[in-house]
Amino acid sequence: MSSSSSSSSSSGSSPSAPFTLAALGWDDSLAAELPDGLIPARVSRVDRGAAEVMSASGHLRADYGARVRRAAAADPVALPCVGDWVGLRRLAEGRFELEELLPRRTAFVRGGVSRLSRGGLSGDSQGQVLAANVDVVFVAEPALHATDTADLSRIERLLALAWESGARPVVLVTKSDLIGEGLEFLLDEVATAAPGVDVHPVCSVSGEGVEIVRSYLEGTRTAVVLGASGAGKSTLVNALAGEDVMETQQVRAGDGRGRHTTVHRELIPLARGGLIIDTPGIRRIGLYDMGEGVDMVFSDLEELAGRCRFGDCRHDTEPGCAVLAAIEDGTLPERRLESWNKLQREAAWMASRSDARLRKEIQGRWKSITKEMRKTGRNRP
Ligand SMILES: Nc1nc2c(ncn2[C@@H]2O[C@H](COP(=O)(O)OP(=O)(O)OP(=O)(O)O)[C@@H](O)[C@H]2O)c(=O)[nH]1
Ligand SMILES: [Zn+2]
Repeated sequence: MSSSSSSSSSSGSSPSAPFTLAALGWDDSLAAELPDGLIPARVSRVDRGAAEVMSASGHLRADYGARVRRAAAADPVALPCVGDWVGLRRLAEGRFELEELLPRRTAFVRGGVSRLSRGGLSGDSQGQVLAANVDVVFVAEPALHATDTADLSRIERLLALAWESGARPVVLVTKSDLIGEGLEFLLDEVATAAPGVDVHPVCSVSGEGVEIVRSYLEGTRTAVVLGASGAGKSTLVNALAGEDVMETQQVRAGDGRGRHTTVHRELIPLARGGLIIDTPGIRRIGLYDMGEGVDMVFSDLEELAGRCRFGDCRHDTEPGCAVLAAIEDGTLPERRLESWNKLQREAAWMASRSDARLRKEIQGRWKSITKEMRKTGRNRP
């Protein structure tokens, strides 16, 4: 029986020590956004209509106040999510209400996101924010998954999502112990799929590479780990935490609760600094509105395409095509061109399904929601 899981991932149930706000990433600019009289806290997890938060007085549970509920009903993007900074009000009976959502610096939105100039976000009406205020995105892809080596196109997809969020992407080739001799070759291949992005091998079992991962979390930086189910995300989070804070597949294997071990997104403060968000494995990644993210992932191809003889070169059979020339001389893997074409088609298709005017209108929505919420908050008697 493996039911004696040492997991304390349902942090609400464990007695909790108070947190130093600064260690959670609180700073002056956030403080300036907090309306008077509210208690600052950071969301560690959301759970149907309520949030678990970390505050100077430890873990608290906070129900959503009326304004938050109204705003979220009008636009799901306004729903609090893991990583959010919020303002709480203490009610007479000792309960806490989540009254204010502070502006997000970065955010992952499922169903489409584009970054606005500063702190603002936009999403389509189906948008759901997966994580907010993240500095680093670890894209976790196992060196070996069943019998397949790292899936380069999955890395490219996750990278597009990562770039789009406004955070810094880093690729981690997890379970590096499983591939032996072939590791160097695999790392080179992964690097071609991730121009401009650091790539590191990690083995959470032996601890190899874990300190490099930690170095991205210096100070109070917040990271999120994205990847398929079984990529080793929870095992890595446990290795970083130095204790079992997340359940992993082995622990859960016997109790028949399905293949996905991690069901909640959870923000975990690490004893040695920094915070990390474990996420359930991502099955499908929508590329709606991801044009910019895709461009970043294929910056090497964009650069080559700029040197094609024809401005509208489709890199198919055209003479003077710099992309085809690079494939010809072996500097560009052909797979990259195929992947680029595919993701571009997909992004264009997704975009064509949405009404351009509607999307434009939605663009300013996040900002106005925040403003509106603040205004009504300050006018309260
Ligand atoms: N050999 C080896 N196995 C590992 C490593 N890291 C994780 N595993 C194993 O891979 C399996 C999946 O790991 P998890 O950490 O549960 O994967 P996950 O990405 O969190 O999965 P979900 O929670 O379902 O999204 C477990 O059986 C781990 O023990 C590693 O570095 N090397
Ligand atoms: Zn061309």
